[in-house]
Amino acid sequence: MNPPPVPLVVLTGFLGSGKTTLLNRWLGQRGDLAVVINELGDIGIDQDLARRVGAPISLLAGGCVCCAVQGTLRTTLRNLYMARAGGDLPPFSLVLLETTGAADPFGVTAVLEQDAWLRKRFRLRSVLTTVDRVAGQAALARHPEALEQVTAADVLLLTKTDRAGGDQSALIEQLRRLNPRAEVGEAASADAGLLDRDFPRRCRITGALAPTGPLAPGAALAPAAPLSGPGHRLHPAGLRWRGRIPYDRLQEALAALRDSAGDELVRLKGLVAIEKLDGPLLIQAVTGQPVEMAPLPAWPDGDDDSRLVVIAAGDDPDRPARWLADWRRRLALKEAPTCDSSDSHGSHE
Ligand SMILES: Nc1nc2c(ncn2[C@@H]2O[C@H](COP(=O)(O)OP(=O)(O)OP(=O)(O)O)[C@@H](O)[C@H]2O)c(=O)[nH]1
Repeated sequence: MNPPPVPLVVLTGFLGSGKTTLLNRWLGQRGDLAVVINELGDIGIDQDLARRVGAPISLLAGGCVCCAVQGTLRTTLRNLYMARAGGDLPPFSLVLLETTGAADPFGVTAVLEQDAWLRKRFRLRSVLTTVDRVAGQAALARHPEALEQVTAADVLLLTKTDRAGGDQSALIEQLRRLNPRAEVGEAASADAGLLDRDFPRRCRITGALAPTGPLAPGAALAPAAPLSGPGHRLHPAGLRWRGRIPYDRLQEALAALRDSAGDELVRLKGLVAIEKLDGPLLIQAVTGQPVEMAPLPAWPDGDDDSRLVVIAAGDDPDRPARWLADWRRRLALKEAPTCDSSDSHGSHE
């Protein structure tokens, strides 16, 4: 008899809405997870930020699991399953898949439904969607990806409740209209036990879940067509470089980037070598929110190339690469080799 299928939980939510932060908290609470992290750009940073607790972590970089790297997701899940069956990995009881912040979760669930081999071995247990309580309404008004993530959810988890001031009931009402079936809760009080709850599955019915009553100010209608592949209007670019930079020059470069990019810069994250710091400085920004910086004690996996990922919204896919070209010029950076050669991982001068 075949062993029971491994439950799979999809953790989704718009760019910068708090998926990795929540994932890290859950990784600290239970040791029976295998984690798959999907990143939009070629340079992965989230897997470096995921808490090192011995859980197997696989990175799917270079596009969304809902479209560009669907095939890689299949292979990754197969490899995880075979490694577990063969005793090469601890017997994890659940796969937690963190999508990119631009993913259409229905594209992910389709992979499981359409692949006969995977269907027998994995069972989609739930779709959990983080919603930024500060920036959630703006994201829903501007980005169809955010709407897809909300309509696909079994549970909507509000993040950044510590930051949100004023009356937030409009966001909650909007979420209930967009997806009346989903439970709404606060991420801060959701512990890892949520991953064990099963929810009845349903088919994608775009439009049927769209709001039926009047829309909240600034709200947008659910898109009429599935979002996938070329439909994305979120474009990533990444840069790796060698050498330390002074902290004040980093701040100048960040200010210049944010000034020139404006609201089109939806997400920025990086690990940067700074003069007089042993470990990297982690920098993160989300549209309309202050830049967060935190020194990390050490470089993840000994890879001490500085790296920066930016994600732009809009019709021009080359715009983020131009921002990074400007960043490189402004800081007179020496670009690191893009291949994974061992001599690119030496220490900084
Ligand atoms: N104040 C506050 N900040 C938070 C909270 N959750 C996340 N953040 C911050 O929001 C930023 C984005 O958080 P992440 O957890 O990386 O978001 P994400 O959804 O994984 O981001 P992407 O993978 O890039 O889409 C980081 O600077 C976090 O420190 C929260 O509950 N409160």
